[in-house]
Amino acid sequence: MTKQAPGVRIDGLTVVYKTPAGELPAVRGVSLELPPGSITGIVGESGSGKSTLALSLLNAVQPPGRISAGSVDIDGLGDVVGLAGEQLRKARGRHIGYVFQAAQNSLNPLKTVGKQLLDLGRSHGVEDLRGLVREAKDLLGRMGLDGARVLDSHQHELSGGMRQRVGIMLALVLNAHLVVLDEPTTALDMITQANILKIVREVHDERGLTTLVITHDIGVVAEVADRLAVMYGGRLVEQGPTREVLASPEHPYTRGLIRAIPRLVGDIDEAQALPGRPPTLATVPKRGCVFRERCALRMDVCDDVDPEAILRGRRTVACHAVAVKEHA
Ligand SMILES: Nc1ncnc2c1ncn2[C@@H]1O[C@H](COP(=O)(O)OP(=O)(O)OP(=O)(O)O)[C@@H](O)[C@H]1O
Repeated sequence: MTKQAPGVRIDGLTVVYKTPAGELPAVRGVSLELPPGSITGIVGESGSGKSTLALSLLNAVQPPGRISAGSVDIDGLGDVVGLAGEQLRKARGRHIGYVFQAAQNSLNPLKTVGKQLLDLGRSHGVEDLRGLVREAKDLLGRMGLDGARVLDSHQHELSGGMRQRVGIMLALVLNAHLVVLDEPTTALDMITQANILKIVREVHDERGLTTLVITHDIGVVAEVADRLAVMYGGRLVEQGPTREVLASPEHPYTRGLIRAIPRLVGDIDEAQALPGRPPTLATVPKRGCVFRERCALRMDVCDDVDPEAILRGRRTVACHAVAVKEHA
């Protein structure tokens, strides 16, 4: 893989989990492009399939899940859905840096952070381990931590927010040029969160990365991402340049999400929670639009026909009501 920001093309991706009711899709027919050098944010409520989509980028979906259709083509690596074994292990870490959603629990409780860093370096054939430690300290220092002290610590000696930052350091330290951050700032207070997002942006720009940020917090995306993709019930319902989507959301779900956030609406009294609850694997409709139960614009066609993503300027929107408006 080149040491430049890679482009990523996800095409027709479907990921299913085996359940007592059979295999059910958590991600269905998702197509998304991550342009080289961009930061893309994926937002959606809990259970919308964000983490499953992110894991697919590393071909790391675990049983009872599996990728049942589609491809994830990464410049320099090819279709990772076809990678296995050693090839796949090498791709992770060295080419694709990843912060797991449970970053706070993903550290080994028995080893110091420094020891885990060295293990990581060795397992990826890093020769200059001193350089690796220097780099780790530098990254931790930038995130407001005492690098030497953190490397000497065990997981239980670190707060949730500190562990989160260790996770981000581990994702960046091998100098991967594709970085996936799953809920990178959930355990952090607002000030630390803003600081971490600033650093993510800085490192992204300095190193020339392609970055994917997964979050349920549309405010995080507004802060950091060039492009925004919105997921609901395993489907990608709207995507496009962040500013454009935030300024004039088209999909009724995107509109609902934005309306619910006081700091985006600008007035706490104007913010309105989106009524209803998101579907689970068992309740997501098998045909028709996945959002229709909560949608104010529901039409008959929504019950039977899954809306296709249509291109509108620089964004795509999958909604019958938006498509009708376009043709009116
Ligand atoms: N191992 C599993 N077995 C069965 N179902 C699963 C498994 N992992 C995830 N799911 C289901 O797949 C759907 C998508 O989950 P996923 O974690 O990708 O969503 P998410 O948007 O990342 O949500 P969250 O923000 O809560 O993590 C959910 O309905 C979830 O219950």
